[in-house]
This record gives sequence, structure tokens and C-alpha cells, in this order.
Amino acid sequence: MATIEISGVSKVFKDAKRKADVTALDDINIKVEKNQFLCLLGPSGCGKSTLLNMIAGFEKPSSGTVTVDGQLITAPGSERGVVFQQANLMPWLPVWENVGFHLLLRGGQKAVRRETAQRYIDMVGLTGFENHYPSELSGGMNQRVGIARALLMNPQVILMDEPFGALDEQTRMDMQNELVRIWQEHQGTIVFVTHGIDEALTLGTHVAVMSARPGLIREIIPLDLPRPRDITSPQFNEIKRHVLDLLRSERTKPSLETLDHP
Ligand SMILES: Nc1ncnc2c1ncn2[C@@H]1O[C@H](COP(=O)(O)OP(=O)(O)OP(=O)(O)O)[C@@H](O)[C@H]1O
Repeated sequence: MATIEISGVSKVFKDAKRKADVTALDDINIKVEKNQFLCLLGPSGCGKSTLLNMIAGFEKPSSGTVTVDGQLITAPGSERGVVFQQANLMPWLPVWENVGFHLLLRGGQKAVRRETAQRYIDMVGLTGFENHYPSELSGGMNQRVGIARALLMNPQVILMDEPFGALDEQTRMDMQNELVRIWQEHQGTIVFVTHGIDEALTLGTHVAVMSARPGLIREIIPLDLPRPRDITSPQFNEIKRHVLDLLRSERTKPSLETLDHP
């Protein structure tokens, strides 16, 4: 059974102010198997976040279904960890309390929370920063805290919405390597939203290339490239060219507005 199964999912937002409906996603079908790393790649507004939010249970499909391990998703759940572009940390709590926050919500004792949090702090390479506060860390370090917090729940699925989008190029590359290392060591199923082609091809076992208005899956490409990925290799560039072609043909497609009003 696929870990995540998205079947015939469409999403229409009612825009009451403009008295118009926005079809954000149209008939999306994706199966993500256990331990796969799927990148959702597409231009701004193609519905990547909407799709991720439906797997997370923050949004409901207008039609179709999303299941995780056969269970219909209707609400958020602890078996799905979510990492956003901003780490959304609690500034008044030190790193270890932020990482172990879910344990606090469950009534976990301080010593247990501290010890468990430390394991995940070490895992994301923040050993020594346990007692720092978010304002004392860089953006990349805060993002590591967010990742550690999501991993601590030991979720079956990790959902990441442009988690490295706000980082500088060098930090982003470091974080990509770190994420691949954690995923390789600990396994797990990841769905990762990005609009960076290199990022998608560096990270994923698969990339789903999306198009906009309405959001469709153009193609799901398996990435059979050795790791660590070499972004200058001929194989990498061959796939990149294909992805660019898919995205370009989307851009040059005449829009409905153009057809209606030549
Ligand atoms: N709550 C909402 N109400 C109305 N329209 C919405 C809502 N959320 C998203 N949309 C619309 O749905 C479409 C898809 O949005 P979404 O944020 O999923 O795209 P995206 O691919 O993640 O974009 P980006 O890369 O810019 O974050 C857009 O046209 C957006 O305006």
C-alpha cells in the first residue's frame, strides 16, 4: 500500500470578494511509496502549498481523497510532521524546549523531554546550542530546530513547504545535504515543496512537475541519479533540460484570457 495516496483531488477556492472561483488543483493523482522523497515543483500559484496542506489535513479537497497508510485525511495528525518556510519557533523558549514542545503538550516530564530533545538536536547538528534562544541563532539554525521538532514526533511522513526558501544559497546547500543525510540514515517518507529545479533534482527520489491555472501534474519523474547529486553532471542536466521544457511549454501555452480576448 502506498504511504500517501492522492486520488482525483481537486480544490476550488470560493473568492467571495471577487465573486469568482479559483480552481487551485484539478484532478491530482499521486502515489508516494514508503521512504520515497517526492518534490513538488512548479511555478508560483500552481497549488503546491494547497496540495501539501491537504496531505497535512489543514485543507480539505473539494473532490477526491487523500489517504496516508489507508486512513482518510480529514484533520492534522501526529503521524504527519510539517516544516514551513519560517520555523515558527517560540522565542521565549530555548532550543531544547522548542524541539521537545510536543512532549510538553503530552505532559512529558522535564528530564525525559530534555533527553529526547537532545537526540534530535544532535541529529540536526545543533549540539551545544540547546540553551540558546531562537533570536541568538541564524535562519538556517532556526530551520534545523524546526526540522528537529518535526522529527521528534517520529512521523511516518514529513511535509516540508519551501523550508529553505528564506536561506542564502550556501546555507541552503548545506541544509539540503543535511536533510538528505538525515533521510538516508533514518528513512521516512518526505513530500517537499519547492520552486527550485536544482533543489528538487538534488533532493528527491521523484519530482512531480506541476503547471498552473488550474494546478495539474505534468509529469512525475523518477530521479535515478547517484548521491551525492552532482548538479554539473550530464545526467543531472539531461533531466533538468526535460523539466525546463515542461515548465517552459507551460509558460508559452496561451492563457484562457488570451483565447477569450485576442
Ligand atoms: N485560501 C485561499 N483562498 C482563495 N484562493 C486561494 C487560497 N489559497 C490559495 N489560493 C489560490 O490557489 C492557487 C494556488 O495557491 P498555492 O499557495 O497553493 O500555490 P503555490 O504553488 O504554493 O504558490 P507559491 O509557490 O507562490 O507559494 C493560487 O491561485 C492562490 O491564489
